[in-house]
Amino acid sequence: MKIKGGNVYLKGEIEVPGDKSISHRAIMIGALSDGRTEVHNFLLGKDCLSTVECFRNMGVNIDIKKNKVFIEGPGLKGLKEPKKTLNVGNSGTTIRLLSGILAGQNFTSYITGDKSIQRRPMDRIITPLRKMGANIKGKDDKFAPLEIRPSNRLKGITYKQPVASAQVKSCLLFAGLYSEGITKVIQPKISRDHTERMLKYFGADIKVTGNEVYIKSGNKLKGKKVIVPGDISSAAFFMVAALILKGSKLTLKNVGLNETRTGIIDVLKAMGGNIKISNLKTVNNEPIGDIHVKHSKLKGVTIEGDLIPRLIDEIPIIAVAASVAEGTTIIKDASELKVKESNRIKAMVDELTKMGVDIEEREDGMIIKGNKKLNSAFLKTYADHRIAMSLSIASLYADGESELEETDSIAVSFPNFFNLVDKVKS
Ligand SMILES: O=C(O)C1=C[C@@H](OP(=O)(O)O)[C@@H](O)[C@H](O)C1
Ligand SMILES: C=C(OP(=O)(O)O)C(=O)O
Repeated sequence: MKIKGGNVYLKGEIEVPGDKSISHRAIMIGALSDGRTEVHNFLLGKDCLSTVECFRNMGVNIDIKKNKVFIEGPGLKGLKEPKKTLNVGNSGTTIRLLSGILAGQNFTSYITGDKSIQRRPMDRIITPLRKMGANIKGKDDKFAPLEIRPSNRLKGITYKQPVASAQVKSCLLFAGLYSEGITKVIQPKISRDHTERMLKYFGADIKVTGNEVYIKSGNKLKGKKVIVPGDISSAAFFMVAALILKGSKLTLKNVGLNETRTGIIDVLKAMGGNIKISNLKTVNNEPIGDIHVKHSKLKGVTIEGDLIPRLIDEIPIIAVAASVAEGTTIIKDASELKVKESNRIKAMVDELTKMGVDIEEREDGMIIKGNKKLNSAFLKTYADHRIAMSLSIASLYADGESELEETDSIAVSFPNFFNLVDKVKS
């Protein structure tokens, strides 16, 4: 796709699609509940549709009408043996969370995904699930495809996570629904807590104190209505675009503002971004509100430590903001970026270098010396939705016409991305 940049700005009001993390969890928790779950503003991205397909293949009745989803929950013990290998496509969230559920079933299942999924580490779930008594195997004990056989009985463990990961935490909490005793997860840094919030909302016996989460089996889950907030990770592309494109003034309506996800707002404000929040409210245990963004002069910052899990998926677009900011931005403690859909550190360093940015790759992040100008270029996307969207925004800023190798990958998390860009672009 070709993108013309320079003299472009964004004006108006948009609503980004539903949150990907929350959409996945609504399907999974709805499918483990008794009775009907109704999901509004469900993200119709490929990743979440992969989750739907996996549960349909285990006999769960799921009906999709526009962006509303109706799940006839068969209860905690109601899943049926899948007739074929479950396929998660490109979705790390699906494979890791689902494995925790499958570890507790009395049937055998096989799960795989696309090329990128087969390269992503699965030992991070295999190791703790085995400690709980699960019968799980992976390729070389590290990768998908995974094979999960019934085990005699899972038992709750205390697991100290070596790296902050909401996917691993959620996997273990789901397995905890099927385990004897208490399952306790200790987080080195607090990661997104949508699973904890939604399990509680559906009636699970779950407690959070500081960075520790406890779950006890025994409670039934009851079907509920879930309204999915707009995805702050999708809103991030528009926030950065509005900040860097001169003359922009944009409102993003009904965006999820859960503290475990708002690191992007904290960082962009620290960079000097004019960002205001209004209409704050709570919807099914999740805070939401409207975000107002105006073009601003940005300056470099350091991003590290506890902030990293609160903005992990936003680092590629933060790199774009840093590229046009004044001064140096340092991003560290972010080596998790190397095991996402692509190696997101290397991808952003290589592509922004082509656009003329002074950017250096580090083992756990990058150092970016901001420069007002970006050149147009031919850009690779690594079949990674977040790289493709970040480079699309960089291309809107750059002088001249850039070309992106592909943009189909964007459909995994934000199918109407370009429609919304066109809606507010002048
Ligand atoms: O739990 C989730 O929904 C997610 C957790 C994060 O991954 P990790 O748990 O691997 O950090 C994030 O990068 C991913 O996009 C979605
Ligand atoms: C890392 C991501 O997703 P997942 O791990 O579910 O593939 C993402 O959406 O940026």
